Amino acid sequence: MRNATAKTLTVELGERSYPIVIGGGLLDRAADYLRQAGVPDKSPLMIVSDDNVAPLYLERLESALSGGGYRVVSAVVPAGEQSKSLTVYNDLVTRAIEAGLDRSSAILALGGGVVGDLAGFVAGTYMRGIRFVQVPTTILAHDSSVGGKVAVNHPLAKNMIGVFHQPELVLYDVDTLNTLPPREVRAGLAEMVKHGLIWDREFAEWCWNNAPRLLDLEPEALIYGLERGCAIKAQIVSRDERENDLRAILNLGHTLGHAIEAVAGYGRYLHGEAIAVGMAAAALLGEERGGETGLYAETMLMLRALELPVTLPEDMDTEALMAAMQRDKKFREGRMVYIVPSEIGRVEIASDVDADAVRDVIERLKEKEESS
Ligand SMILES: NC(=O)c1ccc[n+]([C@@H]2O[C@H](COP(=O)([O-])OP(=O)(O)OC[C@H]3O[C@@H](n4cnc5c(N)ncnc54)[C@H](O)[C@@H]3O)[C@@H](O)[C@H]2O)c1
Ligand SMILES: O=C(O)C(=O)C[C@@H](O)[C@H](O)[C@H](O)COP(=O)(O)O
Ligand SMILES: [Zn+2]
Repeated sequence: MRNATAKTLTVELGERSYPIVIGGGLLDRAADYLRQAGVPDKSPLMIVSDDNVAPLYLERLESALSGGGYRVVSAVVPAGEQSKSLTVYNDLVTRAIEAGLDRSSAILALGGGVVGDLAGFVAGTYMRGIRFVQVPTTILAHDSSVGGKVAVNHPLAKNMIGVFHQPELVLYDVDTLNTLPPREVRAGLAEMVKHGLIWDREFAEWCWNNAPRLLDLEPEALIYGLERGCAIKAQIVSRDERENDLRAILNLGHTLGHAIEAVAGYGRYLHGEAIAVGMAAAALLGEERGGETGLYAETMLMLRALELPVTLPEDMDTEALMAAMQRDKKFREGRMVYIVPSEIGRVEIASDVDADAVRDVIERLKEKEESS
């Protein structure tokens, strides 16, 4: 993917608008992009990465930035969902204080959604908020790096402790994706097809038809998928930054998905895997509520084409999942809100879903595993 020409999209948020630059070879040009985005070079920057990504890309980013006149310190956290914790957050704040980060400093997240959410939460709270730059290295992070939701987990619920803090820049070097393990490729494609399922039937069908190319990381297909996914997300965030209404649709599959992650124990399911099961459940619920015929079957075919899980193990405790879902951030004034598809490419924000209908769908997803 080395010679891909960079494409720039914009998240339109008035004075806080920012570019998403997608292309090959961008890490080496990071200093120029940071300068264009207005990141000053008199105060130290802190790069946060994880112990899988750092050996692959940290030195390149550090030398690109220091060669371009920035002072850089780095902090490497253990890879995986467990690092989205208050303990690791506190370690990073300590590192930032010791390294002398001030209110003109920026924090850069070099990695996937875990590093992005964690480093972003540090940036959003350190000295009440300093600049933040996303340097995503996973497919899934086409979603997580855009939109400014940053958080760590509580043992009882995902993303429970966080803020909205938009980055100054998303610098998406697609060359880094070549080293992604296949399971992470599949998990990332779940959020890509989600953007089609909530907003754009044509894009959902494109993901389905191009599943083998996406799974093989074929550059042309992958870059198109990432650009379209980012563009849909940017459009939604620009219209409703703080999830007062429309933005909730980005949560398709997440009410159950987050519950699966918490109940199974963080890290057992990858985020994308859990939300794939959640999207299968949502489609079944949608069809039962009068959605278009074939909605569930077609959604299953799309998810299966991307080699994503669509069933639950028999021993997953339904009541534990129901209890975890009550802690969702969409639970308000005693009512659970679900994102329910009515057709491929269209969803409704429903606050009238009966809890027993959800229990029934969960049970049926378990039965499906037996019969498949
Ligand atoms: N803030 C948001 O809007 C948002 C959106 C979606 C997901 N998320 C969050 O994102 C997280 C999941 O993100 P993720 O799937 O990117 O997980 P991740 O950050 O854990 O990365 C996945 C794995 O791949 C490794 N890795 C990353 N880049 C690599 C590369 N280029 N080469 C080789 N290995 C690499 C990582 O070390 C990790 O082991 C979850 O915590 C989820 O809640 C947030
Ligand atoms: O950006 C959003 O809004 C999303 O809902 C995107 C999701 O893919 C993402 O997993 C997000 O972190 C979930 O947010 P939460 O508010 O349900 O924790
Ligand atoms: Zn998600």
